[in-house]
Amino acid sequence: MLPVNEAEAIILNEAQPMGVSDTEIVDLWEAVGRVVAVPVTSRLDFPHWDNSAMDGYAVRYADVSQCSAENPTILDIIEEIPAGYAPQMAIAPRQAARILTGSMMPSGADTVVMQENTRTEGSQVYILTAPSQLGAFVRRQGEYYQAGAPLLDRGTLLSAPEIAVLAAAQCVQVSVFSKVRVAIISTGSELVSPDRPLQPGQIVDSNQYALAALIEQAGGVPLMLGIVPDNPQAIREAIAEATQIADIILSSGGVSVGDYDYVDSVLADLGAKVHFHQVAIKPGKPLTFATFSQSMQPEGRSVLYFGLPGNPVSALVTAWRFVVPALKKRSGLAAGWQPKWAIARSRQPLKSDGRRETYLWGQLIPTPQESEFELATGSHSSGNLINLARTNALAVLPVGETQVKLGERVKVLYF
Ligand SMILES: Nc1nc2c(c(=O)[nH]1)N[C@H]1C(S)=C(S)[C@@H](COP(=O)(O)OP(=O)(O)OC[C@H]3O[C@@H](n4cnc5c(N)ncnc54)[C@H](O)[C@@H]3O)O[C@H]1N2
Ligand code: MOO
Ligand SMILES: [Mg+2]
Repeated sequence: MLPVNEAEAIILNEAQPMGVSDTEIVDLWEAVGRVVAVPVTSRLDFPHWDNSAMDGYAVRYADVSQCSAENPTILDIIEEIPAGYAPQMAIAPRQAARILTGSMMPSGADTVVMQENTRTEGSQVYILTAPSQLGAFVRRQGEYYQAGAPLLDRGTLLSAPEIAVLAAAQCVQVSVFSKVRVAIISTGSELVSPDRPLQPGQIVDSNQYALAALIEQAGGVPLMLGIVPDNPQAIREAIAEATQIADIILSSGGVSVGDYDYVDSVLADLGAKVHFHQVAIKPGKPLTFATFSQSMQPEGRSVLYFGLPGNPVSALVTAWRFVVPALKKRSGLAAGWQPKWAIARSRQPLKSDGRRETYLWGQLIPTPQESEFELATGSHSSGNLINLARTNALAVLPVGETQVKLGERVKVLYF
């Protein structure tokens, strides 16, 4: 059985990122969740022009640098500049313009005095406090960003803040990597889809839906290929079809040592390179990982194949631990594709047989002091899907560690 970290290294080494041939142009309002493929720059400076940070008066620093309440400077107000209005007049010595927050600075002025430090009489303003410095309360053109500089790098995930930056830069279209297509196959003659009546001996193919949901949430496109009975020819056809339409293939079931576990022999038959058959992980031991070197995959990338165990918890735990990071790395993300780890104090004692790296499901609960881990109640059998609900984290007991006492710290994979 391969140690978990070695299995992870093999998988991530094969998960080559999308390349420049896998890009598409999307409209800004459809870009959330996508990954930037070509670095974005803007032809605009930010701010676009000098503007005022305060409601007050645009003045020449030289006129007001020595003033005080006892010795105010009196300036003629020659123009009012509300937001959105382009100033028409230049400020000459002994002149000022009324200016509002965000408004364009008039030429000739170089400083803003807050209105709290002034009083007006008719068309004159009395400056009662000298500004702290030349340029006070002026947001200078290009202070935040100069046109042409890198704005968003390749591999950036587009979430709300990045979409805001693109909108402000008038980038109404953006070049992103194509989404990773993930084929999902459920093997098992005992399986039926959720909308069918259950006959004796049958169970619902819940893995198909669990994995499709996980792939969607991770930014991939799930291709739900449905149920394939435990028949080598049927499994072979399903996998062969999947290699033509997907970047990653997930099957669940049929990878253990049973008489009807055909996946491994079919993979070998289809010319896949099987990297490993078993991992020292609990649940998830019979995880199979293979690659198909496909001519139709640009830049020589291979199609990744994960033969997940059939047990619903095993399928999800191995998908959280191995498939999601590989999918995110494949998606072109420059960062943030690695598994997310935390240290939390366990609210319950945790047990393991110590033979495999053991993943116990439950909830990571942030608290003002230190995060805590709440173990899911009920059976931790890998067939028990029910107490998997509300799981957002897995406590990890490494090989050789058989217990974590109540209140002790434990390493947690969270998602
Ligand atoms: N003698 C041994 N038996 C088993 C071993 C072993 O080492 N020696 N490994 C056990 C472990 S660990 C696991 S995990 C399972 C994995 O077996 P398979 O990957 O071959 O999965 P199946 O046998 O096809 O199914 C296992 C279990 O999960 C249910 N299942 C299957 N597909 C789905 C699905 N799409 N949705 C929901 N549930 C599914 C299936 O009905 C079985 O109950 O092998 C152990 N055995
Ligand atoms: O690996 Mo299995 O998932 O322990 O039951
Ligand atoms: Mg089996």
